[in-house]
Amino acid sequence: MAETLFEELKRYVGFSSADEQALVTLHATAKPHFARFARVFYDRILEHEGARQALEGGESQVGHLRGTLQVWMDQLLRGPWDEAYYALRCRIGRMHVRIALPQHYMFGAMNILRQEFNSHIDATYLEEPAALRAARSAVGKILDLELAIMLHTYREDLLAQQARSERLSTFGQLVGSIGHELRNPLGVIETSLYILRGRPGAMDERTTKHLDRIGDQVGIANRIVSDLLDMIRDRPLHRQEVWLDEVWQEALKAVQRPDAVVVSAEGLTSLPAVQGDAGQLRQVFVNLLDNAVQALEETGGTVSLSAATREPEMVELVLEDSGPGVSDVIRRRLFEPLMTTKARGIGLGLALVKRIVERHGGSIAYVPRPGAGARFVIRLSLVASEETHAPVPPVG
Ligand code: HEM
Repeated sequence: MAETLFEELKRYVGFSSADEQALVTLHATAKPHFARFARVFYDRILEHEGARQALEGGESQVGHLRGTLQVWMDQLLRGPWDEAYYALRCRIGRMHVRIALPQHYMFGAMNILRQEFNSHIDATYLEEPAALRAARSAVGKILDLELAIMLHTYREDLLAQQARSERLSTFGQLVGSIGHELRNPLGVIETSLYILRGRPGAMDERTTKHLDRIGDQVGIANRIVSDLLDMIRDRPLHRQEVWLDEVWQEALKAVQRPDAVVVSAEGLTSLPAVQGDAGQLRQVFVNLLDNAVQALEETGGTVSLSAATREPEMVELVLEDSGPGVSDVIRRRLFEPLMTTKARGIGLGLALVKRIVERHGGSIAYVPRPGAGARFVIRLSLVASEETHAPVPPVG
C-alpha cells in the first residue's frame, strides 16, 4: 500500500518505535505538570498583542483552551501515533486556519511547549543521560511532526484559495461574453410577455399564473446577469447626495417577499445624506434583503434594519434577520465570490455588496447574533472617500 503523508513525515524526521517508547515513559512523569505547561503556554501567548487578538473569547475561551491543550499533550506523549492521530491533528490545524491565525505564530507557540518539556526532561533524567537524550530527541521529533501537520493545513488552505482564484479568472473571461449574449434572449422574452399581457380580452387564471411565473424567473435571470457583469466591470461610482431612506424604500419595492416575512426599519429618516452612488447602494440593500428573505421564505420571520450616525462622520446600518444565521465554516468565506449555500443564485450577491461598500470607503462585517439569525453591520462614510475601510467593531 502507498505510504500515507503521515508515514512519510514520520520517516522524514526519523520517528521510530524507540521514540514512541521514550514518549510513553515520559508521559508518566510529565502528566502531573500538564496543567502548569498549559498555563505557561497561554500566559506567553496573551503577552503578545497580535496573538491575544485571536483569543477574542477572553478568559472563558482561554480556560477552555488550557483544558484542551492538556488533552493534546496527553495524546502527544501517549499515542498511538496512527492515522486517527494524524486526522485529529489536521482537524485542530484547520481550526487555526479557520480563525485566520497567522501561520508564523505556530513556531513560537510550539517552542514554548518544547522548552517546558525539555526543562521537565532535564530535571527528571538528571542521573540518566541516555534516557535524557532519548526523551529530548523523541520530544523534538514529535513536536516537529506537529508543526509539519499544522503547516500542512495552512498549505491546504492556500492551495484551495489558489484554485478558487484560478476558477475566478477563467470565469471572469467567460462571464463577460455569456452575460451579454443572455441579455438578448431575456429581452425578447420580456417583450413577448408584455405583448401577451396587453392583449385584449380576459385571460384565464392559469395563463395569468404562468405568465407571472415567467416574469418572475426572467427577473431572477436578469438579476444574475447584472450581478455577473457588475462583478467583472466595476462600474464607476456616480457620487451624489444620497438619502439612505429613499434608497431603502426603492430596494423594498424591488424585493418580493411573502407576507410571513415582516420587514421593518428604524433610524433611517433621521440620517444625514451620504455621498454615494444611489443605484449601487440600492443594490447593496437589494442583495442583503434578498438573502434575508430567502432565509425566511419557508418559516417566515423578521428582517430589521436599524441605522444611526457614529463618530467620526460615519453612518452605521445593522441589518438583522431571524433566520438560521451563518455557520462558522461559511462565515470566513461569506464575502467571497461563488460562495453559496443556496439552491438559487451563484454566490455573487454578498461579494458584490462588499465590493460596493468598500468602494464607497466603508466596510461590512458579519457579526453573529446571540441565539440565532444573521446580522450584517455596514459602515459608510458621510464624506466621499475611496476604498478606505472603516473598521466594524464587534457588536452584541
Ligand atoms: C502550536 C501550538 C498550538 C497548539 C498545540 C494548539 C492546540 C489547540 C487545540 C488542541 C485546539 C482545539 C480546541 C478544541 O477542540 O476546542 C485549538 C484551538 C484553538 N487555538 Fe490553538 N494551539 C496552538 C497554537 C495556538 C495559538 C498560537 C493561538 C492564538 C494565538 C491559538 C488559538 C486557538 C483558538 C482561538 C482556538 C479555538 C478555535 C475554534 O474554536 O474555532 N492556538 N488549539
